[in-house]
Amino acid sequence: MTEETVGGDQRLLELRNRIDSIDSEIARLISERASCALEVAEVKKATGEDALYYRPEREAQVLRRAMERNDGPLTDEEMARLFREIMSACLALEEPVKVAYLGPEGTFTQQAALKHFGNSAQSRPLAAIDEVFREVEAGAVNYGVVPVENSTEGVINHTLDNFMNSNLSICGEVELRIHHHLMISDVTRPESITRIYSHAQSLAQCRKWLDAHYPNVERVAVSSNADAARRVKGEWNAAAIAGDMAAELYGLKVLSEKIEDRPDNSTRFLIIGTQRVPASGDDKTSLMVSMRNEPGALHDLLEPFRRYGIDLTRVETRPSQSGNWTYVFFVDFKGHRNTDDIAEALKEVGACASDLKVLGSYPRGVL
Ligand SMILES: C=C(O[C@@H]1C=C(C(=O)O)C=C[C@H]1O)C(=O)O
Repeated sequence: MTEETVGGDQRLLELRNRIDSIDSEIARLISERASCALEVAEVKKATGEDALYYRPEREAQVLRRAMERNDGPLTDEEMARLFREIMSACLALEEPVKVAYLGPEGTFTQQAALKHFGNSAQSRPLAAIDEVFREVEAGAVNYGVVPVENSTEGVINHTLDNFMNSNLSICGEVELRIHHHLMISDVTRPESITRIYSHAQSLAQCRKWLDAHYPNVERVAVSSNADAARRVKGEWNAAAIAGDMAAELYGLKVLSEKIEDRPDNSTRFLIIGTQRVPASGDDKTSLMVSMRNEPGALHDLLEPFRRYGIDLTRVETRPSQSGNWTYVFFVDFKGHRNTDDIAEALKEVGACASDLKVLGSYPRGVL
């Protein structure tokens, strides 16, 4: 053994001892934090039967603070992810939060639910977006997670349409970078692939890559990426396009990684619930508005936002379900409904709209 290795071993031992004592300190502080959360639960319980344990605005502030005070070497996102899990465990001590998401297991929506609520939430996959709405309405779960728009493919109509017949509010949003992989099972022969399964959205997000690499292969749209992965399990001539979670869940082998056409491909998900969320300091508001079917209606809707300097982030139009060629507008903007300017603008829009519903003000996605 050289002198150098002896010196190296000694240094390693010292560093590990230091890490051990830091870990003890972290563990003690986490327990202290958890005890505080339990006391918070007592205070909340004293407010009555339907005490709200999960507080989206507070969680957003805790995560933002974790990022702001971080000086490295971990990235801000890594630091916030660690705090996300600590909070998730603390909240579970108060009252485990129950979340339904668009399943099956292994979908990007499950990944979004985990990213938003952490691993200590009790999550349940449901087969359709309507079912997620129904289960939250029925009180079987506290919150639901549904996709609402993709940066490559645009809006998920089904989610918007559900708001037309629902009293649920939006309590939060979460954005996820979407990476698609081409995956096969251990019985698949890569040179004999004649069929590729995926959700229609994912096939569309990889259209150019598929045109270039598998121009003559049949593309089969199925109900989810996880379903695509499941089907491939026993097929020697098929592949699936899905994400990491599905590959892991079904034990598939990734043949080509990150095949989405746009490298910044992301999906935005909504957290739906029954709670009216206070301002967090950096919020968004979503509206659903019907205008009278007459000239200048869209101008009347948008003009107050311009006058009050409100930053619109999205305007979508959907056919209304009450008559042909009438429309409902979904409008998102920065800010909280409790702010004076926004409250004024909403009053003015409400005066010229035939129907206006604030779907919710909620913290902007942190992670
Ligand atoms: C502790 C609280 O309850 C929950 C847990 C939080 C936490 O661990 O920091 C934050 C918000 C709530 O979802 C609180 O409201 O402060």
